[in-house]
Amino acid sequence: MRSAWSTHRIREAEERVLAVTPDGALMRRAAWGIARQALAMLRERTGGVAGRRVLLLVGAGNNGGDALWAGAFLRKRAVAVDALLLAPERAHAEGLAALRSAGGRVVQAPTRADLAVDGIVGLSARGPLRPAAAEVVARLDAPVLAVDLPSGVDPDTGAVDGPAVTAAATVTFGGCKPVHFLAAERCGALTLVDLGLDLPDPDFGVLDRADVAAAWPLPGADDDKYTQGVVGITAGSSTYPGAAVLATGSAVRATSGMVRYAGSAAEEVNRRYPEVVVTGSVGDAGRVQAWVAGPGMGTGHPARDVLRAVLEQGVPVCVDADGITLLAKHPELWDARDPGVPVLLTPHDREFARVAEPRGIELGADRVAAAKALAAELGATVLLKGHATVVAGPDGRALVNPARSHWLATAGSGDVLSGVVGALLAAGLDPVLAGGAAAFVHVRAGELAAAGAPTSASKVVDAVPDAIRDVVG
Ligand SMILES: NC(=O)C1=CN([C@@H]2O[C@H](COP(=O)(O)OP(=O)(O)OC[C@H]3O[C@@H](n4cnc5c(N)ncnc54)[C@H](OP(=O)(O)O)[C@@H]3O)[C@@H](O)[C@H]2O)[C@@H](O)CC1
Ligand SMILES: [K+]
Repeated sequence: MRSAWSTHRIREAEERVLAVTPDGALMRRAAWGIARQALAMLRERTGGVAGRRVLLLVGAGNNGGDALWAGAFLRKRAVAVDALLLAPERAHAEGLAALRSAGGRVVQAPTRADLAVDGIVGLSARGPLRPAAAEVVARLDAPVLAVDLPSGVDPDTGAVDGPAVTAAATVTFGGCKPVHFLAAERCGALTLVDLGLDLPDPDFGVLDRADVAAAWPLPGADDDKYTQGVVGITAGSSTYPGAAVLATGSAVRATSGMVRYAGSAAEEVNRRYPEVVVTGSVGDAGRVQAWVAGPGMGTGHPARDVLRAVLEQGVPVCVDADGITLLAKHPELWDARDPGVPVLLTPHDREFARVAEPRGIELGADRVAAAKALAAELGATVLLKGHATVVAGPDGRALVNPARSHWLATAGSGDVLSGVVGALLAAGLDPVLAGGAAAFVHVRAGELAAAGAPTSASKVVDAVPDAIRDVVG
């Protein structure tokens, strides 16, 4: 698992190391990491390094200092290095001296380059690129290697509010920052240079394939259809059976245990998935180890009563879509649950706001903080859908699943996710892990279903087994 720390935590840890390290040593270590990456990119893109041209974009602080030192190292490999100083009077003095004495040039306008190094701003970034930097970046035609993070993107939230760098690669130092996962597409390939920092618990973790594989429940020799966890789905309606078919189908594809469906779309669900045990109501459904409630179930009183019946059963529940709207409209529904049993909400932004705003929690640029605050307030796990999915538990733990493509922005995609979450909750996974692993497999299923062209939620359902095979295989 990779981890991310907000900038103030990284700074505190850096200061402890700086206090016991010779002056400039950390910066030179950071800069050497950038120079190595720059050499690799030059080699890969141009077939060599000597005589290739690198343009440094140098801002007012230590981020620019890193770039200047990296330029000095590149000069030793016979790379031609030009530095464009965006705040000449505040450029890092030692870095500039090192670059000059290594034969680098200071230029007044961007020059032709095989690679640009973005040392405009790093940990101290606030807001988008300022006009002078924005103009230079807009005119670049070389690929960009970002120092620490792409300038113009908020380091702690990944928010982009105007002009910003999109990097082909980023080299960061000490520990990853939230931007690297919340705006992964702006960062390109990420490399971490170790600075020996002693870091506290991270702000959030990022599951990798091996983590999801280790967590994914696989049937063992002693398992039968019941022991793997039975998933119950209550979703859809006779008028809108689609959500029921998608959520149930996705649970069927995500587990080899049993799936039950309770609701008025029973006939359609059974026609599409004969292996599902269907019934008209939650009360008649028989025992399950987790419920998924909400997609397409409506927001009227009958649906409210169904949701209450589900929450009263004392098993983990994934509440999605209309179920979330019902919880916002009828906060007393929370009283129906046993507080010791996990509830996992899977809102998109508007659903999140419906539940959070009456409780004084705003969904601003800091999506991780908002999800954590709502999870703590509700005593529930919150999976906030979005470009990067955030899963926050009531105990302060959080996971982020960065998006790798946009194909999942399709109708019914959320119903598919809730079915996978239900399968994992029924297998007994911790809800934060269940949310994170489901989001990971959902993204993979979306990629496989799309294969580079628009797809549909039904295809994503069908791709769930391939996604699981790809992850656990
Ligand atoms: N600490 C360490 O040990 C190590 C640190 N290291 C490196 O130091 C970096 C942090 O350096 P830092 O703190 O000097 O600030 P940095 O990010 O360069 O910003 C400089 C100034 O830019 C300005 N500015 C703000 N927003 C802006 C915008 N949108 N567009 C344009 N300009 C903007 C703002 O000044 P203002 O103009 O507002 O007065 C700000 O003060 C870190 O990311 C890493 O690369 C590594 O060497 C490892 C060891
Ligand atoms: K930067």
